[in-house]
Amino acid sequence: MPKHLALRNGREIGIMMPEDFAMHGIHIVWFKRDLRLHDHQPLVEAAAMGMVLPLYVVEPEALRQADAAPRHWHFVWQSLGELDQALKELSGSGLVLRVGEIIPVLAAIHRKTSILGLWSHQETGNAWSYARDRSVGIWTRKQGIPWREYQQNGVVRGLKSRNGWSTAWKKFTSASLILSPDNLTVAPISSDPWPQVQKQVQALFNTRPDACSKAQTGGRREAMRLLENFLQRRAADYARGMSSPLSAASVCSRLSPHLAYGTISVREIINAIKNQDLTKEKGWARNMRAFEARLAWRSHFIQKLESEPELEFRNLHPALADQRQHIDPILFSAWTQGQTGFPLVDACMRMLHATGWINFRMRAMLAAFACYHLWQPWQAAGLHLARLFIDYEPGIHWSQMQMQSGSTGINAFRIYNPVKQSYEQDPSGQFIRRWIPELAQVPKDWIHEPWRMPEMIQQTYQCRIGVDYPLPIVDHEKAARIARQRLRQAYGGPQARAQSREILDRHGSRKSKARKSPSSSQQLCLFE
Ligand SMILES: Cc1cc2nc3c(=O)[nH]c(=O)nc-3n(C[C@H](O)[C@H](O)[C@H](O)COP(=O)(O)OP(=O)(O)OC[C@H]3O[C@@H](n4cnc5c(N)ncnc54)[C@H](O)[C@@H]3O)c2cc1C
Repeated sequence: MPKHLALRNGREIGIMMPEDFAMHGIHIVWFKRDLRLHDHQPLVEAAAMGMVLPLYVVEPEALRQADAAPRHWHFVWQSLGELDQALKELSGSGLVLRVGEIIPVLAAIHRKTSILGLWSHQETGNAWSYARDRSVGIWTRKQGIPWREYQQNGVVRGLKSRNGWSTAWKKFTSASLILSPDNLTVAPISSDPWPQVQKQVQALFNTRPDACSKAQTGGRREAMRLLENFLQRRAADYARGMSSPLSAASVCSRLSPHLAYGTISVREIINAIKNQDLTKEKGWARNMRAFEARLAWRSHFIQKLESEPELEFRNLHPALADQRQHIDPILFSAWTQGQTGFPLVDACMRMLHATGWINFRMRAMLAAFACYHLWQPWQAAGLHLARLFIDYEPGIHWSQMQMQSGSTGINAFRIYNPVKQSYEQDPSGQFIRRWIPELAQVPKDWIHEPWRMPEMIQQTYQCRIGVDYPLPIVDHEKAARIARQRLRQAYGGPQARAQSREILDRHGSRKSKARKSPSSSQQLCLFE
């Protein structure tokens, strides 16, 4: 198999005739968050077995989940387009799109032709995709269809202990890359028409407007372009420039949505780092180490959700479980709309609305402001951010939301001072002015605390505080003080400390365990 050969792009490829297809059955490669042909083990393994159906299923239930957003789909759609093109170049046939829930879609294909195997990468997704995968497991077992799932992030399914995790991750990410198959025999099964799929998705999202006018572009080409120009020049200022929202957008790799949807694999990036000449300029080795460390954190955080899927909803540590349960509609809405009266917080939120990306420190500040200063539930704040981040990756996202809201019991509490951050990260106010047009005329001396502007100056610069731009919705120093007291009270006792130790054993990086103990008062060192 296959018996017939043809020439395509100067290469000999196998052609299945309809009679072969009916006789032998097919292997489905189920693309999910791995929209590439390179370093794609399920594809290569399936291709070696026989006729392949490259399938992407647009699942309406997935798009109805509270964490789904049109901007995610937009990125996926562009990436699917390139994947389709790449498949056509490889095999002459493109990607098969189907709209529907996965089991009925697979069942319909199975009725027409025998599915001999289902091949995919393991996914560590939200609660919905976790339940979906369990149902697929049950269905494939019942049908006698082997479902082979492969690691793609160095995340270990069914992990018993965190000991040795880091060594296993290094081994996984430094292994040789898996080349895309030389040829692929694609089953002659037609796709749902692409324009119709797009229309159906748009209809599903009809009620959720999403103004992301400056979204990152999806697709493998863009991922490779970003990696290349990051490793050629942009990374030179990585460690120094990653914290400020002024510089971060250009000095960070911006690969996060590509990693989230798998247009590039983490192993491809680690490989590219290894090929770097670390002496090529001063500081380059340090920048590469910082970058590689973050790629390891990525998997470290995804591993937490893989091992404990409930952390999407439930506090890792029970100490604060009965607090922050209700949303204050006024405070919450001000935060979501970038109308808190704290210029840096609002500028970050508005940038997120418009672009779908912001750097790590500003994400942490936004989360901390919602969960400490405004004392809002991290779950609600997290959902809002998940819909805004194009790179929404459930494992990183929910672990970070727990961490930045003080819900893990194993991390230092970081109550970012929004005014201090503003002076430090955007000294001249350039970033704030860019995203808050109401403050565009306000000079440097007042931009970080515009509520201090005397009335006459407000008139001069045409910005009346409380009218054109809001007064601060909380007294930030007082709010931080109250949050600190609550944290001390909740985590202070011996029982809470014992629970922290147990969580650290389950989820903590072994390095941090050696460095600090959760029982030390260091945990209550509260950030500025
Ligand atoms: C509350 C909160 C929520 C977050 N949610 C997400 C999310 O949904 N998806 C997401 O990809 N990142 C998330 N992050 C982590 C981080 O902010 C982004 O990964 C980073 O800003 C992406 O930009 P970049 O690709 O240019 O990063 P770079 O600095 O170039 O880093 C390279 C890659 O490393 C990983 N990475 C970087 N920083 C971290 C980190 N602190 N923790 C884990 N992985 C990291 C990402 O995959 C990133 O693409 C979140 C952080 C916070 C504080």
